[in-house]
Amino acid sequence: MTAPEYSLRDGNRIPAIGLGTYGLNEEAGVEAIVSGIADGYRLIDTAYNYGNEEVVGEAIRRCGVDRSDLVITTKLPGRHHGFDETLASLDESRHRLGLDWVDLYLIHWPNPRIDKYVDSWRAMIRLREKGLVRSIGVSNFTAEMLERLERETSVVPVVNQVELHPYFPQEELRAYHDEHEIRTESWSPLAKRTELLKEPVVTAIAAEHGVSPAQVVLRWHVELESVPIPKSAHAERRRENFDVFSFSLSGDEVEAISALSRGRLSGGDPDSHEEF
Ligand SMILES: NC(=O)C1=CN([C@@H]2O[C@H](COP(=O)(O)OP(=O)(O)OC[C@H]3O[C@@H](n4cnc5c(N)ncnc54)[C@H](OP(=O)(O)O)[C@@H]3O)[C@@H](O)[C@H]2O)C=CC1
Ligand SMILES: O=C(O)C(=O)[C@@H](O)[C@H](O)C(=O)CO
Repeated sequence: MTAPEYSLRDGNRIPAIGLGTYGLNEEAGVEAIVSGIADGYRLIDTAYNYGNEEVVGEAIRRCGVDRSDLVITTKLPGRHHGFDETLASLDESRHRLGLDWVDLYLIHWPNPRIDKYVDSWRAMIRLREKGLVRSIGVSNFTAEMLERLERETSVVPVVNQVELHPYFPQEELRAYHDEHEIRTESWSPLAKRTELLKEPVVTAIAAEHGVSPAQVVLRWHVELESVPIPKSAHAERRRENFDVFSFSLSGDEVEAISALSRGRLSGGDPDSHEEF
């Protein structure tokens, strides 16, 4: 079984859950991704900076699922911001992935101090026009940065992938995304397995539904209509994480989980973080 999908503002489609791959490396990483795809994941999230684009590419070749049924995301690193640098960086990523095209290409971090993300965005528009990427989006952008892209290029990202979990529900940014038809993606959706999965409100709702705490948290993302991309190196957990479409949470349950809000996990403020 595969996951339900959303339409993006450019007409392409994105599954309602994806597989994070940060830390999935070497042969074990290939096998983890192949097994994730066999279990239904179709959206795979990597980045130039994860150093595992070859691993993802090998998994794509081995998995036996049609390339056109997969949604492969990679991301532009901070040190490649700039128009020409962005074009060259995507070539490198495609080469390592072994792909003619990337489905979703994101600017990984805005790196506002060097202030070149608009130049990179113009290059991404060009890459989409050339058919080398199907959809273009960003990651870790604030509403002000999204406004600027629209003001200066008239092209709105289809996705903004941001830190999002019950400790950091991002209400304001999600409202901005909804107004501008930008799909939210949640990174570290399980809050990197911190104490979140032991929070009494999460464990009580899990017991009520007969599911695991991780499933409650991932279903919370689905109720918010944000696309979570949990990572697990373990097959059982990947299957558990994917299995969140046969139950739902009430509005009160969603609110109770959102009340865990307390802020970012650590660092990672888009206004100051400078990504390599
Ligand atoms: N755009 C960006 O700036 C960023 C993007 N990302 C993307 O988001 C993905 C996910 O984020 P990540 O930071 O990995 O954090 P997650 O919130 O996905 O948590 C991953 C951790 O949770 C554990 N885990 C996974 N499933 C379960 C489960 N069912 N029960 C208990 N523990 C579980 C994993 O352990 P184990 O593997 O041992 O199972 C791992 O330690 C990344 O892989 C990456 O693709 C992440 C950070 C920033
Ligand atoms: O994993 C990513 O996509 C990142 O951007 C990392 O920098 C992430 O923030 C992290 O976990 C750094 O340890």
